[in-house]
Amino acid sequence: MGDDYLVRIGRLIRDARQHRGWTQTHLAEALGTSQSAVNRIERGNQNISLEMIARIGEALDSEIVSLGYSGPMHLRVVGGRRLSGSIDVKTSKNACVALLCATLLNSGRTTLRRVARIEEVYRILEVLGSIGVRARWVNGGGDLEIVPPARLDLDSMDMEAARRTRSVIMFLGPLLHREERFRIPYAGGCDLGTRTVQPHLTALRHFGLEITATDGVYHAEVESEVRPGRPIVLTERGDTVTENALLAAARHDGVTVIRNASSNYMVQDLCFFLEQLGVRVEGVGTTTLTVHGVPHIDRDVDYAPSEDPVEAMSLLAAALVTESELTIRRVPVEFLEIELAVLEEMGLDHERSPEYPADNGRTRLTDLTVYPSKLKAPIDKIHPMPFPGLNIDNVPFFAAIAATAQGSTLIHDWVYDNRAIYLTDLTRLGADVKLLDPHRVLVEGPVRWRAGEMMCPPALRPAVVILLAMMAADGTSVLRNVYVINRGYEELAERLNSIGAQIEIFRDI
Ligand SMILES: CC(=O)N[C@H]1[C@@H](OP(=O)(O)OP(=O)(O)OC[C@H]2O[C@@H](n3ccc(=O)[nH]c3=O)[C@H](O)[C@@H]2O)O[C@H](CO)[C@@H](O)[C@@H]1O
Ligand SMILES: C=C(OP(=O)(O)O)C(=O)O
Repeated sequence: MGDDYLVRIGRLIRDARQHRGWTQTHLAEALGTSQSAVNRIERGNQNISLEMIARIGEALDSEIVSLGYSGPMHLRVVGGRRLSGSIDVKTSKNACVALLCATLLNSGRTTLRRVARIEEVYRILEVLGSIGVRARWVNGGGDLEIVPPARLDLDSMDMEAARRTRSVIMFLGPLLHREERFRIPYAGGCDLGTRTVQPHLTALRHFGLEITATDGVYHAEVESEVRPGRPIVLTERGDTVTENALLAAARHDGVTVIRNASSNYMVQDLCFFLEQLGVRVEGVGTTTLTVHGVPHIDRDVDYAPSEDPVEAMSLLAAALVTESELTIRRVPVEFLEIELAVLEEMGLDHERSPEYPADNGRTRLTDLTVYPSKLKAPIDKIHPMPFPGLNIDNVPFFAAIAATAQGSTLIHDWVYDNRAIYLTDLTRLGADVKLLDPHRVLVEGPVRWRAGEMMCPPALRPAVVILLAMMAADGTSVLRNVYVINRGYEELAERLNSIGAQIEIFRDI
């Protein structure tokens, strides 16, 4: 069977590639490999892993080759192992998706450096590809090059991919400058209860955008004479609504003032990127942004989004719950300062290197070494606030950390309707987590973790929290259907294994 099997797979790959009208070089670039490697694979002269077949299937969008990848992915975790060594933080999901949407502002070529290879990015790339935007991975697969077409083909939009992310809502801001009439599906994302889009619609109405929603689709119409006559006051200090207002303001021929703006990390990355496009933004890092728009943007630009504070928090939590000494490199510390201050009060023992700039030249990074720490519960409740508060996406990690601490910790997740509820899944791994109401849980520590088998909760951060608890629990645990984790973390299992975890990936075929 051996060689024959490779030849048959090679033919399937060649057929799928030709069906897409791609050259071997084109496929090689998408995979971050060489043309000669693709040639060997297609001739059956190269041993090929299941993972590679899956990547080829994904790149070629081919059902036949993606067989074996289409089933859900699960994790088998052998817990109770200490982590050690060091690990780098990747770029953030939330900045990367905003920047991908922002490329729609530019007629020129955009190169984004070290874009996180995560499902959320793949979904937005699928949507962009379906409307005619050319995107390809370059420089060994680390960077993304994006070139929009002269005219977008919005009728061909991949609605299924679009529906799986909330980020597609950020198409509204750029598109209102390109089209008078268009439609996008209702925004998806994590299942965290109702997430309003009303603040987006209220903000974008200042630019003439009117939306009617029917049958799961937003129908947008733009009255191009309508222009913001006065400052836009956001009704919520949300991240994506601020980004949408910025994206709309970027190509408005004039000055737009946005008040009650989020100053969070992804918004800052977007502002730095807009500056590269020639759009001046005053007030970055504050809640009032003044945008000097440019009606036509046609520049070849190169931008390096910054590291993900939420991934940094995830790795910090991994070290704490497994009682490990671990160095987390490239931590965007200005977006983790409150978390660190709270953890220090709880007894966190850590060291920070001198700060250095991220590749965007603006964000401050540090290398953080975490030592096994004897933690006690905080005196006050843990609760999020818009930046510069404790990051909303970091709250769930405090549940796992609080479980290892002596005493009771109240966690008040006022933001999301469903998220605190998912934290009670930790009880199945031995933690004492009581749901006081849909927004508040009481965690009693210290825990004695035990292994378990469960489905991933349908929310990114609670899902990772469960994974971390499994890594701390002696014995073998199974976490099923981890798409939601892959939405926001690049090769998390492999990277955790590189610092001492034992996590095996397996799939249903
Ligand atoms: C792609 C992206 O960047 N996603 C992030 C972004 O989503 P995004 O900006 O889309 O978040 P939402 O607009 O859904 O806001 C989250 C929740 O907070 C509530 N809210 C928000 C601000 C406010 O001043 N008052 C208020 O009540 C909203 O009603 C909603 O229930 O921000 C969220 C909150 O930081 C993060 O969890 C997401 O990871
Ligand atoms: C809630 C999150 O993301 P999204 O806005 O993509 O659903 C998250 O990153 O935790």
